[in-house]
Amino acid sequence: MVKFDIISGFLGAGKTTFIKKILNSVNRHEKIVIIENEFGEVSVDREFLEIEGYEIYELSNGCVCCKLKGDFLLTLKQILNQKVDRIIFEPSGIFILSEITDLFKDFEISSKCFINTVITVVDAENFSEQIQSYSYFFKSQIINASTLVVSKTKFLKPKEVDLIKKELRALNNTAMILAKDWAEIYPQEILDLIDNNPARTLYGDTHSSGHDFETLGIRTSRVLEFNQLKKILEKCIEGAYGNIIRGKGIIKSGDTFLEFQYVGEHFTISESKNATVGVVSFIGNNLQKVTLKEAFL
Ligand SMILES: Nc1nc2c(ncn2[C@@H]2O[C@H](COP(=O)(O)OP(=O)(O)OP(=O)(O)O)[C@@H](O)[C@H]2O)c(=O)[nH]1
Repeated sequence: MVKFDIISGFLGAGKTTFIKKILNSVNRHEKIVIIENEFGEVSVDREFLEIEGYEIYELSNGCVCCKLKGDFLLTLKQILNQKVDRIIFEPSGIFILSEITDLFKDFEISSKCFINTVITVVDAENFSEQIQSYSYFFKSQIINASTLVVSKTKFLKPKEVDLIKKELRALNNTAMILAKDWAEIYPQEILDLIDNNPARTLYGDTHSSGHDFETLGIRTSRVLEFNQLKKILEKCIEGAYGNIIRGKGIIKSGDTFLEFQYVGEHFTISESKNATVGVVSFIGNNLQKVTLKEAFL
């Protein structure tokens, strides 16, 4: 039977970063296929998952728990017709975990593949804001996890991390909770996480409350200097382009490319070594799409 590992978590929690850690830990002889579901119109994560030798399937511009359900079923069936040992699935940040149960009711899928584990990445830095404002998605992801991996702990005091752990435990009293600096997680620990923490029965509403988020995704050849990009992202924090919850992208800058990550009013800009194209993606509410587009085109 093919293992199907779900790496869930709210927008920008650190799912892709954690998948990279998994790929660096697993047995290289395993045939692994990755399915990326991005809510935004364009897929940026492929550019970030620069570990070679893995097949990546992308489903963008919607969520596989609703709009892309049919595409997801077809993709899964296509993958299961090949020789594969493990599928790692990164749902969009606003995926309703319990909806996956429906997909596994399909005999062609359930006879070949089983949900091996559900890891939910929880963003420590943005925890309070996200659990309050997006509690529907957030709590469903926490309640249904077999493992809760807390990210960005280094930005908080140990006492604050302990409080988050307590809140997580109150929502899910059986999941293993891992809340330490990711640089200190060993490959063996990751292997134990994925293969020794079986998924539990997923529950919750089987119909989502609606993904009322707006998106803007563009491919661009615009060249920006570091400071120009920084200014745009500062304006995002000020609310000049609406309420941006998540932004990410790659922008040409001189002879190189810059990668930016924007999550809950924090952003980073770094050099991107492998990028070859400019692409940006934003998710939020009341997006000022025209001005935001102008900034990047
Ligand atoms: N310092 C630190 N940064 C982290 C950690 N986890 C994630 N990040 C950063 O958080 C940002 C978002 O991480 P991603 O892995 O892209 O998050 P994601 O959940 O895949 O995002 P979406 O798929 O867009 O929802 C990136 O800048 C990461 O480098 C962590 O544990 N520590």
